[in-house]
Amino acid sequence: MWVFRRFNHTHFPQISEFRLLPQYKLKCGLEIHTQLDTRNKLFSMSTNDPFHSANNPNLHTSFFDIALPGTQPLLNYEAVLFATKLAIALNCRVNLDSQFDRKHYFYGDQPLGYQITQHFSPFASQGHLPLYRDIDGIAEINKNIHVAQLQIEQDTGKSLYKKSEQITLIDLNRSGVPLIEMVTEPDFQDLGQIRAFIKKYQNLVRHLKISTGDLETGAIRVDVNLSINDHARVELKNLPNTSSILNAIKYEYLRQVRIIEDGMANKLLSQPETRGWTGSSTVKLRGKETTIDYRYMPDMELPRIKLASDVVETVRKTMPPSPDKVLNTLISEPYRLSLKDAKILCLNSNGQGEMYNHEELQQFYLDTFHSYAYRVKEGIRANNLSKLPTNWIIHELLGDLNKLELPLSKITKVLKPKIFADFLMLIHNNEISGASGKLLLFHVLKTLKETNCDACASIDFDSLIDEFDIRTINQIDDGELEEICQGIIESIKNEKLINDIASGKKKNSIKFLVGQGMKLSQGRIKAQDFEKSFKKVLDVKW
Ligand SMILES: Nc1ncnc2c1ncn2[C@@H]1O[C@H](COP(=O)(O)OP(=O)(O)OP(=O)(O)O)[C@@H](O)[C@H]1O
Ligand SMILES: [Mg+2]
Ligand SMILES: [Mg+2]
Repeated sequence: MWVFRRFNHTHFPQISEFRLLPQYKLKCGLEIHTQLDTRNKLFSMSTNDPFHSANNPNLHTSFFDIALPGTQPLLNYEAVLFATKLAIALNCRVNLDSQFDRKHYFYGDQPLGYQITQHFSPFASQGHLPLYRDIDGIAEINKNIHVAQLQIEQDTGKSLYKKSEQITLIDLNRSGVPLIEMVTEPDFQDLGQIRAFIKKYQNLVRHLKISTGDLETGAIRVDVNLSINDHARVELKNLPNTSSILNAIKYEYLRQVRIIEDGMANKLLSQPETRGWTGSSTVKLRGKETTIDYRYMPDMELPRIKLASDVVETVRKTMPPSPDKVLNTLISEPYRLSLKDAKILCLNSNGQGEMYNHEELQQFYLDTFHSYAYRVKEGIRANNLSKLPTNWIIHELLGDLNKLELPLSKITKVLKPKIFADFLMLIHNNEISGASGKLLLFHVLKTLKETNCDACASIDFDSLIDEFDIRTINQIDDGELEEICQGIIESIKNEKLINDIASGKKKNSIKFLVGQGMKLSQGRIKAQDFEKSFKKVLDVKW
């Protein structure tokens, strides 16, 4: 008979205030399925576009994709190339002689009656992806996540359940789309590592241009395997996004801890089981008793994938440097960017929208930096060299483009890095003040937008600052400046304040006077010159 036991653990954490309990060690491994962005499907010439064709079910289907008898698979080598790139990026050992196997199970969106995957001899194995505290935000200084294996396989179609009509609709646009299943070792010990790994992996596949890397569209799907204190592992499926992944782990951890505390582990945690995520709890999908026997067998219709011994090295040479390497370059000499700024140039972030992609931004930054650095006179310390490019590209320019809803790619044809470097030189040489520079840059970008970024236009910042009469006055006659300051002091009509500044009672308020001067001169006269002159006029002794 079942006895319902009440739990009265005093400090039992809830999901909202989740923390790991030291006596209950979490152990997690991930299985990540990634859709490859090849032009065609894995074994047919159908277009590989499962996401955009969602409104046109069964549009991209060949006879093979719908499993018409007599049709045979033909391997798409682009998928093999993409898999090789991922294997290299994950530091795997590429198997020069791998093979396809059939994994049998019956389902409506799986018309062959089996999935073609790699079971006995996968494409790559024994890899690792390092995580770092600095770069990835994990709690430890670094942590290596080992990759057990990578296998190439085909995706299934999609089932759409129409409950009211009691029918299931089948869309085979996704059937046969190439996937890579990447399996990690159970190396994860906390949520921070899992979050960091998924983000890093997602960025990696985008960087390699082998997948869109989106969780929302299902281009990346993550299954989590979790166990506590060496009890049986539970596999969690149907986790559509990062927050579901993390919440499902929290829920499942707490559920298992309760079972152990209640002395029920022998009964409930002795056999592996598969659970799904409802959005608020995990539910059992199947246990040991209903484990599917997939009857794996080699696929006789597909020859083994035999790679020449130099293939790996040849592919490696075509690959871009890893994201970690690019980040490290940007935070070192001569750029010396902060990690935060370097990440903006290296990573896809959700906030950037349609305004730029990080690759074109990185290119624009580097080209501008080099053009500017080349012209800056000797003597400037290297860590100052990136100050202007960083402030004016990463902060000012991106902000303006967002405000104007103007994509970076549209302006760089006219506002070339060399011209942007001209602009930086004007600020560097104090030809214009920062405040005027901001207004000028915005004006130029706005004009570009209004003229639809006419490629014939050329931008000459030097003439523009004359046209708008905003060139800084570097050498102003002392007497003339003192007269201006005197005028400001009189116009303020606040004798007490002026006396307090002069006596040193309100030293800081001199900034207010300087501000008035800057406003009056529209930033053309330098703040330091104003301060000096005000002090002289007020006969300041402090
Ligand atoms: N004790 C454990 N605790 C948590 N995770 C574990 C444990 N042992 C293994 N795992 C993880 O379970 C996963 C096993 O995945 P794998 O693809 O090899 O097998 P599977 O899940 O049985 O097969 P399928 O692909 O059909 O789901 C790996 O991510 C591995 O790290
Ligand atoms: Mg698996
Ligand atoms: Mg699994």
